[in-house]
Amino acid sequence: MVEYPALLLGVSFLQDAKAHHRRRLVKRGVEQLPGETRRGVYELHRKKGDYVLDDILAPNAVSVQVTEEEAAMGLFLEFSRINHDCQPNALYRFSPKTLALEVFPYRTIQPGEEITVSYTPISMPHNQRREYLRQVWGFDCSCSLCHSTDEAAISDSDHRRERVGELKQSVLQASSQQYFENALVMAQEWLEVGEREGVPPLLAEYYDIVARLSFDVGDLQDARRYALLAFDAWTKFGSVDDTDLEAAREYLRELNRLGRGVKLERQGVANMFKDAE
Ligand SMILES: C[S@@+](CC[C@H](N)C(=O)[O-])C[C@H]1O[C@@H](n2cnc3c(N)ncnc32)[C@H](O)[C@@H]1O
Repeated sequence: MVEYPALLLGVSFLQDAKAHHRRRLVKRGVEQLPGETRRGVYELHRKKGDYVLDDILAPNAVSVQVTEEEAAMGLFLEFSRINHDCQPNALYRFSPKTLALEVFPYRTIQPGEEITVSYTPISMPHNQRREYLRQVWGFDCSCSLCHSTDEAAISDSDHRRERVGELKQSVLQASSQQYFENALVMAQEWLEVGEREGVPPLLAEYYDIVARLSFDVGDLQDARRYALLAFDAWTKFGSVDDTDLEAAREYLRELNRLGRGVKLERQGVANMFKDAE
């Protein structure tokens, strides 16, 4: 699912503007939307407070990073219908290039099954997550994990998520700290633990990382295999932002150029480039 924001409000504007000024400008913005979009915004009104648009934005606007420095709150009409679940079946990502919000399934979602996402970072532990949902989103989570009386299941889930967070962090740091061999082992564990918890990494991203790590340890064959998997996976997403797809295509091309006429077994990255020249 791909959609564009009905409204995108800079966080600095929301924080800095005086309340009456902010409300006036937001209202004026909404009044200028095309009729169908404007009606869609007002249809999100549930809780009756003093300010209709505040009531609409508070439980529905989602935080997105527009540039490295600029965060914004985006109101996406379809996305606003999606509930939170601590064991979600989908994840979302925002493209600062196209301003699209894309929802991807973690696994096959059956017809009639509700699509859910996590409103919290996935590695956040259970108690912290509940507190965050209360404080930031203003609701008590009613998902099945939160209703579970099985303490062991909740604690196992917390451990897996903590491990997923650690592994992801370590794997992403591997390139700068040069522990590629270990990172490949950790990447495999990241995938396994993530799958067991039902929150595997986005496969296109994962394949891309493993391709680059394989290259770094001098395994050109695996680098190409995973780069191809990454390229296929980005193609299947039908992403409206072609940045990742183009990067994957270019990386594959680079590996193919390197592969031609260069006999490589397992050797260091520096050697690989020297031999290829
Ligand atoms: C973005 S809206 C989701 C769609 C909304 N349920 C609707 O009917 O339009 C967010 C609001 O949905 C409710 N909600 C979402 N996930 C929930 C959950 N796991 N437990 C309880 N309420 C939830 C909360 O009231 C929250 O403020």
